Amino acid sequence: MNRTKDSSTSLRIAIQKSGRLTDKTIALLEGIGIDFDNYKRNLIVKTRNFDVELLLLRDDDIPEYVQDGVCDLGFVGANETQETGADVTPIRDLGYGKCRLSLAAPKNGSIKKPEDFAGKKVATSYPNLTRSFFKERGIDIQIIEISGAVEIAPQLEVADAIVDLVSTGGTLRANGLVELDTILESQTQLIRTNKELSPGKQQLIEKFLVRMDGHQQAAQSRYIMMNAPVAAVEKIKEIIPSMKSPTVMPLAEEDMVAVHTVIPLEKFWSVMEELKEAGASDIVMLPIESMIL
Ligand SMILES: Nc1ncnc2c1ncn2[C@@H]1O[C@H](COP(=O)(O)OP(=O)(O)OP(=O)(O)O)[C@@H](O)[C@H]1O
Ligand SMILES: O=P(O)(O)OC[C@H]1O[C@H](OP(=O)(O)OP(=O)(O)O)[C@H](O)[C@@H]1O
Ligand SMILES: [Mg+2]
Repeated sequence: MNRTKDSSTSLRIAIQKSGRLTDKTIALLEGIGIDFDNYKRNLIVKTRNFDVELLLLRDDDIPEYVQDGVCDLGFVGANETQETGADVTPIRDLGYGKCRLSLAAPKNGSIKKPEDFAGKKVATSYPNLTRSFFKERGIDIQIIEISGAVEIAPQLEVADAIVDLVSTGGTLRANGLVELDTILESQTQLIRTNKELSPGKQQLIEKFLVRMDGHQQAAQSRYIMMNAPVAAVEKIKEIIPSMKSPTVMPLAEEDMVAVHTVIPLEKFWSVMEELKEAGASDIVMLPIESMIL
């Protein structure tokens, strides 16, 4: 594969070419200012303003490309990384692509718990994780490896039960299956090769992470502005879980100030009521484009 940039310096990042993770991963990269050519048609996509090129792959293949150092970083689900047992290091949990790898069996059948799987045929696309789950429990099963549409295996009598990914549970219900236990809670992770990297690449990874962390933090934070009597400022400072002390600016109206700060989104509504009680008014919440911590 010809490298489109000097691979000793530019970072090569693997992302899913087309599937559940693609849009969120592309949005994250665009959110940290990485512009690139149309990614829909190409397998390698050059970026214009950051020393990175993207490799678009099937998600199953990403852990091994990163393990082998063909890519330095990869965006992939923990389910795929753990199924392959790839020698890589997850360095960020990204909060999207959430799902779980679970045991399931026919709703009205005799299999109700892991022990009931003994001696049974189990259909799955995740043989390694399935095998180790039952081996750890001393339960002997027969694995039937299927690459997709695993949920129909019991009704076709190809298997007695399954291990497959679940997020809403809709596919299980549609196929008369009930979820019995969870092997792994998964989400998309940023994984890093364990191969030795040049100092230049290590610095690029640090720079990439600063941008990514800032973008993630901004998405989970809001900028708030309010007016308040000077006498209420100390109480307001106690209420707001601010990263650092808020900005306080005098207003034309005597003994009134404007208070600006950044707070975590999930705290906004509880904090707003307390701020009102403390005497704040005209409280406005704004999204944050990005932050550098
Ligand atoms: N309900 C779900 N089913 C499957 N994967 C899910 C689900 N929810 C989240 N994910 C995550 O999305 C990842 C990609 O799922 P997708 O269905 O796009 O994979 P795929 O069909 O194997 O695609 P590819 O062609 O890239 O191999 C999964 O590995 C998992 O980490
Ligand atoms: O709990 P749910 O929300 O129903 O999601 C679970 C289903 O989604 C995935 O299949 P997908 O639709 O990705 O098709 P695939 O198996 O071909 O990847 C997975 O293999 C399950 O079948
Ligand atoms: Mg796949």
